[in-house]
Amino acid sequence: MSDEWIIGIIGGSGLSEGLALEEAQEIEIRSPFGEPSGPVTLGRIGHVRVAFLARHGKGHRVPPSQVNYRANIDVLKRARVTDVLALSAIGSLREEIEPGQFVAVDQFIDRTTSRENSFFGPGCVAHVSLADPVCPRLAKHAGDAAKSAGAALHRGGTYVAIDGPQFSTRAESRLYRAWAGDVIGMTGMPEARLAREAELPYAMLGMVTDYDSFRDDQEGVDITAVLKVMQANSKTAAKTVAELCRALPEKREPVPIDTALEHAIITAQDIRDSELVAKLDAVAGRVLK
Ligand SMILES: CSC[C@H]1O[C@H](OP(=O)(O)O)[C@H](O)[C@@H]1O
Ligand SMILES: Nc1ncnc2[nH]cnc12
Repeated sequence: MSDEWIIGIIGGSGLSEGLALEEAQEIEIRSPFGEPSGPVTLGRIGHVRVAFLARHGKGHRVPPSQVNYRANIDVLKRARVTDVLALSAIGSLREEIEPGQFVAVDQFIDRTTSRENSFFGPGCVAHVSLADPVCPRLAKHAGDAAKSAGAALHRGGTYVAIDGPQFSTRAESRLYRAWAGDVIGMTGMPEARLAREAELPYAMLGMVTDYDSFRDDQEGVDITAVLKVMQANSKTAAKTVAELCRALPEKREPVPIDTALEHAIITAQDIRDSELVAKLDAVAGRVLK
């Protein structure tokens, strides 16, 4: 593996119109897992190569449960991305995590249903560890960058992933607090799972837009207010990415996640499904060769 950084940025609702990249070039990358959310913009910020993908497509066309998370991760892998930073608009489940602040998420509770959540399947079974779904090195760099960009940052936080597109009921919001959830969103899963299967170190910076629905003294989540907070934060999000690239060391040292699939595929070699194995060329080519 080369020692060059290629940072994949998955831009969420707060960063759907892209980033100012040097030598920017938009390319369509095809995936055997279907249609990604849109083209990938390749470019550079200083010494770091960047590949940007808008999670909901340009103009926010794709709802959270229809995002093709597999295709998105697959095309980033095909773009030779080494690490993925996801940006996400999130609700807060804690008084002290306030709208306008950023959270470097480090854990997930997955409440999503019927989303394709693995690249593997019949004929090629794999089990990767997801105990620590976020890459601590990338999360540290991303958190530092958010602070340099002027954000008030919480390091660590458990993200509850729901299907949406509706926001939660008050009872659900209180339940997630009782489960020790700190923030809530609709897209962190299965994105983080799939990044791990693709041996991509993944971190998520959440931008808090609202207090979800747990407070008796507040109305439910109001999308107009959410969009307002999001717009106010989009410059900080873009600046965070620029600060991240500026501060990354010249050379990328390997991390254990780079080899997450090393012993994960347990289907005997001679009975593997050749069609599925062919589709896995980018995600798992390193171990399937
Ligand atoms: C616009 S609020 C709801 C919407 O925002 C978040 O998207 P993303 O994670 O891509 O920033 C949330 O998960 C919902 O999809
Ligand atoms: N309260 C909330 N619930 C789910 N996703 C969100 N994205 C932003 N705010 C949210």
